[in-house]
Amino acid sequence: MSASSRMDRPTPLRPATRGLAWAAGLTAAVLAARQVRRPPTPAELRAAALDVLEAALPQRRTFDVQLWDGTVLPATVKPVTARLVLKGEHSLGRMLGLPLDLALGEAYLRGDFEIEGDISTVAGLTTAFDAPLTPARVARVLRNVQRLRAHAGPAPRPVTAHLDGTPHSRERDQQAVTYHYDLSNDFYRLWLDRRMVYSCGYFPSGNETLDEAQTAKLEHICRKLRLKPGERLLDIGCGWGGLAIYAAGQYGVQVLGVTLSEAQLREGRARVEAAGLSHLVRLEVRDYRDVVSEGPGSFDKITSVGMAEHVGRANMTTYFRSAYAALRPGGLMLNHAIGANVQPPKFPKWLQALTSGGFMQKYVFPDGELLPLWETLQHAEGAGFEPRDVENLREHYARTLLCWSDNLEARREEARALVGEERFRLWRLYIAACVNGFRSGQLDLYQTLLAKPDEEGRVELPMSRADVYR
Ligand SMILES: C[S@@+](CC[C@H](N)C(=O)[O-])C[C@H]1O[C@@H](n2cnc3c(N)ncnc32)[C@H](O)[C@@H]1O
Repeated sequence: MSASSRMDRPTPLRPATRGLAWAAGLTAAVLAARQVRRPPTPAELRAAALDVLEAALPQRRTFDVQLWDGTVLPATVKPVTARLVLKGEHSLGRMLGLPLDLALGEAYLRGDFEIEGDISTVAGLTTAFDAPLTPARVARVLRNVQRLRAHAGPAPRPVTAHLDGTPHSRERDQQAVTYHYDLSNDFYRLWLDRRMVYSCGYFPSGNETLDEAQTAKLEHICRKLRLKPGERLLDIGCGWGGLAIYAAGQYGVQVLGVTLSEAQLREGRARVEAAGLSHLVRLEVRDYRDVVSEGPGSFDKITSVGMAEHVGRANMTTYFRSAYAALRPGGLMLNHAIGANVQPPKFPKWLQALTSGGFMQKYVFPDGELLPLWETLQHAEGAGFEPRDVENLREHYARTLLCWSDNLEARREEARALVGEERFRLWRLYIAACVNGFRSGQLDLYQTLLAKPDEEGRVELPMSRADVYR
């Protein structure tokens, strides 16, 4: 490399200097914005957009960006997997609000921009920012952001959940569940597997179809729990009844499945009847806090699959205590839940607050909370459980989500007709964003086997896991 080209290259800044550079840039931009009165020309808008995009986009990206006038900022890494298309002059300004995840998400829901191709490659945009920037460059970019935002004008807010009451009260949890799961059974049927299982599948060979992977997951859970005919199984958060029906049909256990969703209950009961399992499976609308009403110790085994994410940190001990009380001494519980990976934060706290405004909690899973594994285990142990086994299936969840995403794309016209354009875009975006989270390791999926030892400290488990893989 020649001396001059080395000098042309901006020097990467240390985090503290970078923080100062952003603060200086922000101040300069605010001051300059007061002077910007004249509406920008199309050429100025395009130049401003390119300047901002070059500074904000990941340095290594497999997607092109197309401006409203057809100008293309090409991908930097081949093969190209997607194209982000800005629909109009106002698009970028609307995407650049704060917190950034909310502004980007809402802009996508409104249709300010489109993503052609693999959406998941674009979904990590809020955590990019790896371009080396000098303070002068930061100031210029922020002036351009200001300019684009002023030109974009106000934008309507997409529809979200209306929740009343204290977070994680029974009433509010009910509202949160209704918002997500009562959307439309027909919609979920379009893209879930035939059993309508709405949680991570299991792809032991990597070649399974979604149907096969969900069946394999149900089997994996039943084996981990060492289910035996005649046992009583409680399924907390039973969805559309997939696990309850499988366990009763394949293992001859009696199942009580509880959900908070009326729509799921209707579909689930119809499926139980169609499977001829009404004598073994009972589904109810019931909160996890009320499962002990069947009587203390009335279940031999408990499953909770994709449900603990709704509980919230503050209620996690109550959740495990409630399950512990419903389980007989010597019984087992399988807790299958998404966990948040506790990697060291990439940005300082103030910058995190600017990039993350809880889009998922606002629009997708109201009041949803993801805990790191250690915290979940702490609550489980605090309630009396003994952890026996933990398996992380995050790669399996990325595959599952890709299957859902492909199915949703394939049935997009029906999906739009069932839930409308905005909901369709929301579900499409959330599924793609989750693929990215599980791939990158920001999200995990833990199956945790918990035991309630009996009075003598005994647990009904063999000396090895070999039987699970028989
Ligand atoms: C992601 S779905 C998983 C459904 C099912 N286990 C499966 O794997 O397909 C989460 C389930 O948890 C249920 N749920 C959420 N909060 C609940 C609560 N407080 N009490 C009981 N069920 C709840 C929802 O109604 C829904 O059935």
